[in-house]
Amino acid sequence: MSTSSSSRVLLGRLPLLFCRRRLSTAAAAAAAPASASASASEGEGKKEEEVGGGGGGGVISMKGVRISGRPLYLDMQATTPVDPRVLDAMLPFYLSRFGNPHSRTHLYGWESDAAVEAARAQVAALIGADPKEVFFTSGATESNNISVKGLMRFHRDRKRHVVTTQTEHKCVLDSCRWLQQEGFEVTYLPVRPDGLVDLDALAAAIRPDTGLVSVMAVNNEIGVVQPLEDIGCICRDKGVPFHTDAAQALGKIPIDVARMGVALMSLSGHKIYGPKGVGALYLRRRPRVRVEPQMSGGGQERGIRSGTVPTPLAVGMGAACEIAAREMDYDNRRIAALQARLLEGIRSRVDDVVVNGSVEHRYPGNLNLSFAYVEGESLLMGLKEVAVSSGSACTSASLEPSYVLRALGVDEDMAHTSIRFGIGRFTTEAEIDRAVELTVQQVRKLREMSPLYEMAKAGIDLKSIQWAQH
Ligand SMILES: Cc1ncc(COP(=O)(O)O)c(C=O)c1O
Ligand code: FES
Repeated sequence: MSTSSSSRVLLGRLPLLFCRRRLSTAAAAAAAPASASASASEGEGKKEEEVGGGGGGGVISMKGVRISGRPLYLDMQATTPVDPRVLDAMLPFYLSRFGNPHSRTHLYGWESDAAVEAARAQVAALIGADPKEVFFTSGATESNNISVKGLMRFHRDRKRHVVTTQTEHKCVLDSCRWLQQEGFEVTYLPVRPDGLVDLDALAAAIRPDTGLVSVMAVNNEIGVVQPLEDIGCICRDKGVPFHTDAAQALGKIPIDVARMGVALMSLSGHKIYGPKGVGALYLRRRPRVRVEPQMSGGGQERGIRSGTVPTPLAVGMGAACEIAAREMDYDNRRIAALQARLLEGIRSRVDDVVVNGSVEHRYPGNLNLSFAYVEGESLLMGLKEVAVSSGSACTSASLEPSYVLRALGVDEDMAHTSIRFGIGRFTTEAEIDRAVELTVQQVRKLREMSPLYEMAKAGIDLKSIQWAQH
């Protein structure tokens, strides 16, 4: 064993710092502020002492965690609040104008139908499409399923291969797995360390029997923006349809389906201050993209997606798109300034903070950071006053840390300490300052307890240490 003397002294403390899913509850509890003490051993089945709280003071207890007041919300990639203007547009379609948009025989149907068509035009306008190319669905998950499985199944006799990336959303990856079970082949391209796809590798992966290239526009975990135009160009040259999951891109970056050479695009309502449970699928008309529908039924949405279109949700998504078209530049300037404030605020006060994914090719509302020498679950537990997301295994059903960070080559320890801060239209400077304060406090506190941090600061190369095996 070649462990240095200082590291040997510190070995006894290590189990506290490396939880690997719920092992470090002691460290987590120690790290949590008194007002937000939490214990992972209190399972989800624990009876809630007090739930609710609609804002302001009081203690909220949920999932075994006690929090004073509602946490400030910095998880805009998970979902966004509905813009009050969107809700205003939706409400009449729940109340007086409740008709089925497919009823052809009376005013109730006609006015709902007109509202759905107006919403379709609003969605289309935000992506440079013709309204006839937009189909309402239940969300980006469904749109991705139709795009990946529906397109390949339609062309099953001639096309047997899909090209995608390792950092796609689970609904694309899982759709690809289904196709593999049906005998299709899938190439999952690795990404570069900055999270972007390598265009040469992409071009090289396309074969004569490739029926689809699917690359997401903006990554949900790390916010990197893929070079859509370049990918579209490659696909056009090779005659392969290009699908992009734009759930995190719609209303955040300018989108023009023609310029980007996109044949299919998946969109979601609830990421753009619209309602949950609605999304859209863009299907190019010229040259026409054909898919096998997933749903059999009344043939609504021109047979692509049977089922009554939920008028209030479609109207909400349309209104959200129209507001985004008007306010995207303003929102982005504000959000970029808030991101800089958050990053500089943290970096000026703690060292060894790494931004995961390209800083340059990034939607600024997503800031994914790793804090070296800090154990992820303890950090999250200490940050219960801030609603953020983490790429660490302790927050997911799997035992692996984020597959997206792993695909970037982020090493396991750094992947375990990642936090995604999601900034949005309604985020304030005061919220950012509070998040900086709490993050800095927690990181410092945990590093004070960290033998690894002590060793690194003493100049010991942690990678050269061979840890004792018990
Ligand atoms: C990139 C991406 N694709 C797809 C989805 C799924 O969207 P929806 O909730 O509308 O089904 C999400 C949302 O988590 C996402 O971020
Ligand atoms: S498993 Fe919890 S941070 Fe690693």
